[in-house]
Amino acid sequence: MIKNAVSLVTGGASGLGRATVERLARQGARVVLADLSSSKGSEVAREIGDNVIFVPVDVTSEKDVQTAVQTAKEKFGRLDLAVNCAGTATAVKTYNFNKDVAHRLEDFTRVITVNTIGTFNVIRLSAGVMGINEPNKDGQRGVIVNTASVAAFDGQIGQAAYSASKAAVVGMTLPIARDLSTQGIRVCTIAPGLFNTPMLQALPEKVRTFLAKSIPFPQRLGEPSEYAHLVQAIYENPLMNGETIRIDGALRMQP
Ligand SMILES: NC(=O)C1=CN([C@@H]2O[C@H](COP(=O)(O)OP(=O)(O)OC[C@H]3O[C@@H](n4cnc5c(N)ncnc54)[C@H](O)[C@@H]3O)[C@@H](O)[C@H]2O)C=CC1
Ligand SMILES: C[C@]12CC(=O)[C@H]3[C@@H](CCC4=CC(=O)CC[C@@]43C)[C@@H]1CC[C@@H]2C(=O)C=O
Repeated sequence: MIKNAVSLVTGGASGLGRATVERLARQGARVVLADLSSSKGSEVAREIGDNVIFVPVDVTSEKDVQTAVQTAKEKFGRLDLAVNCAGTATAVKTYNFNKDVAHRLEDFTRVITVNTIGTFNVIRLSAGVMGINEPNKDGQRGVIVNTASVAAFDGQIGQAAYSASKAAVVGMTLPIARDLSTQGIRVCTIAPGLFNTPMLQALPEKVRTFLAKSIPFPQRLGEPSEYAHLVQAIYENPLMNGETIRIDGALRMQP
């Protein structure tokens, strides 16, 4: 059960990550909120309560992520759950024929570095700390939840980098679950559809309404709390492993 579980949530200062930190803390879990030093992580942690500690982390940095997992161990004694929410996006066509310019390689690399390599960095270092936990009756020592996107499956125009970064997260879910199975660590990925977070709030209201109408049911943007609910369900269901779960109201993104 989630009560007393020690968790690490990356991207915890905003959107889906923040809602996850709030839910976990409300349910009695202890949380290391990891986000960029430029984020509102410190205020968010203070607002949520004493069982949340902010650690400034860039998920692409080995040193930062080591510090975050060690903080969980030193302050709370262990690490039971790691949730990867940190992510970034870009919207650029592979080649802009009007301007005669190609997608910048730096932009493609940045999205892959944060979304794919950052996620893997958190997984591998969290696994090391979870692996020394005393196993429960089922032999379980920890749970890792990643965040992909429905763009991993139905990538739209301009999403080559973003879709590739998220498809890689989907692709590594099963092999990592297999790698970590010997230590009793489960790994699942959530593929959200369209959620009402700052990432989407950047879009004009008209576009958001149009996007919401494209969702079969319920015809609205997802609430971050609904994502957080699924994180808890994955943590509490011992058979959930190696799987990517779409949470999207049956949305299939158009080109
Ligand atoms: N909002 C949506 O509709 C969807 C979001 N997603 C994914 O869900 C995840 C969370 O997205 P939102 O909450 O909407 O975005 P958001 O922009 O509200 O939050 C993302 C958080 O990640 C942090 N972050 C970015 N780069 C980081 C880095 N290098 N190291 C540490 N933290 C970093 C940001 O500071 C921010 O607090 C992302 O991976 C996103 O791609 C997937 C599908 C849909
Ligand atoms: C996150 C997602 C895909 C995107 O890349 C865009 C985002 C809405 C706001 C955006 C505006 C931009 O100019 C850059 C792209 C993006 C960040 C989209 C909301 C949901 C999309 C997603 O992941 C769906 O699964």
